[in-house]
Amino acid sequence: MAQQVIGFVGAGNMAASLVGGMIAKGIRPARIWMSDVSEQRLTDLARQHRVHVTARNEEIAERCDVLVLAVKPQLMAEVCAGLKAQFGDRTPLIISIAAGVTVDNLRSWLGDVPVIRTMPNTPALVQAGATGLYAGAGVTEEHRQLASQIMASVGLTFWFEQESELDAVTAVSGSGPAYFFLLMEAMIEAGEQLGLSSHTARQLVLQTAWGAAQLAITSEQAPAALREQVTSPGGTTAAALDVFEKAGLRKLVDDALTAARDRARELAK
Ligand SMILES: NC(=O)c1ccc[n+]([C@@H]2O[C@H](COP(=O)([O-])OP(=O)(O)OC[C@H]3O[C@@H](n4cnc5c(N)ncnc54)[C@H](O)[C@@H]3O)[C@@H](O)[C@H]2O)c1
Ligand code: PRO
Repeated sequence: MAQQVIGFVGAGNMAASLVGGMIAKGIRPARIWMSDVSEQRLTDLARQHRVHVTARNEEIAERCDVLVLAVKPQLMAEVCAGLKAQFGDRTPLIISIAAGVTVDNLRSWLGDVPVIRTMPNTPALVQAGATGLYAGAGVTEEHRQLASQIMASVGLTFWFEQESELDAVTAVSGSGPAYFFLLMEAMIEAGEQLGLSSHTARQLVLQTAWGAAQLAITSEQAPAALREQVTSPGGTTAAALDVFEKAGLRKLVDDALTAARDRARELAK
């Protein structure tokens, strides 16, 4: 990757996941700046990652070639107004990670700058992220490559031609880790109810989740076929899956992802 200076505006959970993953992948901390309103957060991140930190977003706008906007969607308009004032003649590349904030929104607040809208997820911290990207007006091939390199340093990248597709990406992979964590929580609690120690239940559940994901990723077979291989007719897995199916798990998952997609659309308004 070229030696551009990369600044994160908002140093919360997602920004920290991206930065942790980027540094683990070999990007020098000296090339990374982070700003936040929380001094404590900045102190912790500077100590942990040796990145530059500042409580002034304007400093990020002044110093950085690439600005990764990582504040909550509801704060984005106000934060962008403060950044725009510092650009002068410069047109830094803007990479937004905010759910539901459109390229048009961002360009109306920031002016005529190249904007790439993305949707990463928190497994970026362990270089196992998945990021959807969409290039807005004014984005060059070089900008695309730069955004790809940043996001590919923390996992898989997928470019989309339609911006609306990012709302579906948000519902599937942006929010997705939380769905799997919820299932892990529920399985650990159920294991404890069945008499396992909390430590053992946790270890068994996490190893099983990791193993199932590894198997599904490396196998040429579809998840449905892999599920069938676990399920002996009339056996224990069939007994459990029958409970899930009768309770309408598939419809529940469909409804949940639709609610996430709809919320992403609402945030854009
Ligand atoms: N957490 C995820 O899994 C995830 C995944 C994909 C995208 N996102 C997007 O990332 C963005 C951040 O989400 P998060 O989960 O990291 O939230 P977060 O609350 O952990 O982080 C937001 C950070 O912004 C800081 N902040 C608040 N006001 C600020 C200001 N005026 N200037 C600078 N910093 C300010 C907060 O102190 C906080 O540290 C959101 O737009 C969200 O849609 C999050
Ligand atoms: N976290 C953000 C949210 O919950 C966006 C995807 C994951 O809104």
